[in-house]
Amino acid sequence: MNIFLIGYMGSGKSTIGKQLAKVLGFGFIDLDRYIEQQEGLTVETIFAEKGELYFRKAESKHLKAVLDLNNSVVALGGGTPCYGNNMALIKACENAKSIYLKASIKTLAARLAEAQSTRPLIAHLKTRAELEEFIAKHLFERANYYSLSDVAIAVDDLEIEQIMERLVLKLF
Ligand SMILES: Nc1ncnc2c1ncn2[C@@H]1O[C@H](COP(=O)(O)OP(=O)(O)O)[C@@H](O)[C@H]1O
Ligand SMILES: O=C(O)C1=C[C@@H](OP(=O)(O)O)[C@@H](O)[C@H](O)C1
Ligand SMILES: [Mg+2]
Repeated sequence: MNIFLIGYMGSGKSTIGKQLAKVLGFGFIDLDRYIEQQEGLTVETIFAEKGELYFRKAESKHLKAVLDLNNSVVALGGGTPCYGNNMALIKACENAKSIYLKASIKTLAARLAEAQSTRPLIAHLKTRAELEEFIAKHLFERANYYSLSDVAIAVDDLEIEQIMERLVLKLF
C-alpha cells in the first residue's frame, strides 16, 4: 500500500507524513526533498534561478518516480495535485490512498507566518492580511483538486497525535 498526503502549504503533510510512516513501519518520501536530491538544488533556488514552470515540470517528472513505491507514505507539495495530469496519475495508482489534510485559512496563515521564507510562493507577502488574502484565493483555485482525494481529515485544532489516530482509523 502507498499513501499520498495532499493539502495546502502548512497543512502538515511533511510533519504528519514522517510520523505516519514511523507508526506504520512504512518508508517516507517528502516529494520536495526528493526533488531537491534529484535536481541538486533547493526548492527555493529552483524557483529563484529556474522559475516556477521549471519546478512544476520537475515536480511532475519526479512524482512519476514515486508513484509505484510499496509501503510508503509520500508527502506531496501543496501544488502537486493541481498541475498537469498529476492528480489523475495519483488516483490511478493501485493499492494507494490519497489523504487531504484540510485546514482553515486562519490555521494555515498562523502556521505559514512562521515559515514564509522557505516557501517561495508566499515569501514576498508582508502582512498577515496579505497572507490570508493570498491563501484564500489560492485555496479557492486549488480546493477542487484536493477534494478529489480518497479521504479528507479536518486538521484545525488537532494535535499531531490526534490526527494520526483519526488517520489510522480512516485508513484501516
Ligand atoms: N497539527 C498540527 N498542529 C500544530 N502545528 C502543526 C500541525 N501540523 C503541522 N504543524 C506545523 O505547521 C508547520 C507546517 O507543517 P509542514 O508539515 O511543513 O506542512 P506542509 O508540508 O503541508 O507544508 C510546521 O511548523 C509544523 O510543525
Ligand atoms: O503549494 C505550492 O505550490 C508549493 C508547496 C511547497 O510544499 P509544501 O506544501 O510542503 O509547503 C513546495 O512544493 C513549493 O514551495 C510549492
Ligand atoms: Mg511539506
